[in-house]
Amino acid sequence: MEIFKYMENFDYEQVVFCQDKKSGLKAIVSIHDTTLGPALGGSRMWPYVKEEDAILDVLRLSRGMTYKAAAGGLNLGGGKSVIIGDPKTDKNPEMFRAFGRFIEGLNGRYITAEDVGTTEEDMNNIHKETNNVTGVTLSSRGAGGNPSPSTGYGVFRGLKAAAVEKFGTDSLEGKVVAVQGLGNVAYALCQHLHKEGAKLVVTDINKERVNRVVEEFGANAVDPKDIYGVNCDIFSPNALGAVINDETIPQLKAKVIAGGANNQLQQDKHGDKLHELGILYAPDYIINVGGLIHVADELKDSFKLERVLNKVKHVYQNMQKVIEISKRDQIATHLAANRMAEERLEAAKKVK
Ligand SMILES: NC(=O)C1=CN([C@@H]2O[C@H](COP(=O)(O)OP(=O)(O)OC[C@H]3O[C@@H](n4cnc5c(N)ncnc54)[C@H](O)[C@@H]3O)[C@@H](O)[C@H]2O)C=CC1
Ligand SMILES: O=C(O)CCC(=O)C(=O)O
Repeated sequence: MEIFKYMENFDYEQVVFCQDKKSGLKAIVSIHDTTLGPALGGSRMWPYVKEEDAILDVLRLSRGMTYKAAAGGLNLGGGKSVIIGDPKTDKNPEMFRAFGRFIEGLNGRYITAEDVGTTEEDMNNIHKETNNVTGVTLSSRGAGGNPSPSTGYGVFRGLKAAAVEKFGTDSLEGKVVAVQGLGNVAYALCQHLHKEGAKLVVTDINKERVNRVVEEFGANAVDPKDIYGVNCDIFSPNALGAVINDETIPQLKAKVIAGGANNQLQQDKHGDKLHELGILYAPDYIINVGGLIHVADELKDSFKLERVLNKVKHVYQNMQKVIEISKRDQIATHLAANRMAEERLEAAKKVK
């Protein structure tokens, strides 16, 4: 992979490789754009098979954060980091402290938080070395803890805004929602969906997580490979990215796609294909901004959950705006979302 070429194509500012032999840390920080403020985005720990997979993941994720913050009205830039390793077996506190020292070296240009494979405890270990971390439970500044429930709430609000467009009502009573991935975000989302009377069909590669939602929310479980073809109204991806692709689109029966996973579209052309098929795609970064709103609140004098949730509620209106632009300009929703984000970024660049 030609990293500089990729960076130039999508205008990345900085990519940092971090290695600490003693703790086994191998991490990459990608800072895509700091026009609107410091780059805030979580750290993902994942057993990437090839280094190139990790590089591509962090590059794609960090660019998504620039768009997420811009479209969500936050004064933050886009960044993200990945740690190469299996979160179940390769973690140790020293690894996160070492990572914290690398983040400290970036002098506030990058601020981290949780993502797939990392926890509040990991963030607390990073915090022993730097203040440029959020999603912590111990902090002099005010700790918000794991942002996932706020993310799940925002996804729920965005999903409802998409539902009203497609089904004429935003009530989810009796609607069948197929949920892929049952981690922190999806669990919170399932709570809201269940409370509203939606029927859940779920899957995860982790059996314990499946059992929990089957028992608590009366969900029906299917095999991970079968989730795309489920006869449902709404498909909600909440695991990893690139799940909307050439192989999965022909299997889909849903009229709406709305989930929390970052980078759901494998490529832009897949968003165009959904548009062509009349499937309403709620752009990932528009409806999963709740976590970012949550962790950004920690940067204020004191964290307030009520303030966070009031802001996250507006994901509904933001999703409506995306639909409006999509209809007005006759473009797919992922392009409408990009247009919203790019307009804000361009305006800020002119002032700078
Ligand atoms: N946690 C947060 O606040 C935010 C998370 N996101 C995104 O939402 C997604 C989920 O994040 P979390 O819930 O925090 O992570 P998590 O690690 O708690 O949950 C992910 C779940 O997906 C499952 N999974 C992985 N591969 C799968 C497959 N092929 N089929 C079915 N299940 C699979 C895992 O077993 C796990 O239970 C990620 O894409 C993340 O980047 C986005 C914004 C904020
Ligand atoms: O929710 C978080 O952990 C922080 C923001 C982030 O990394 C994300 O939205 O993907």
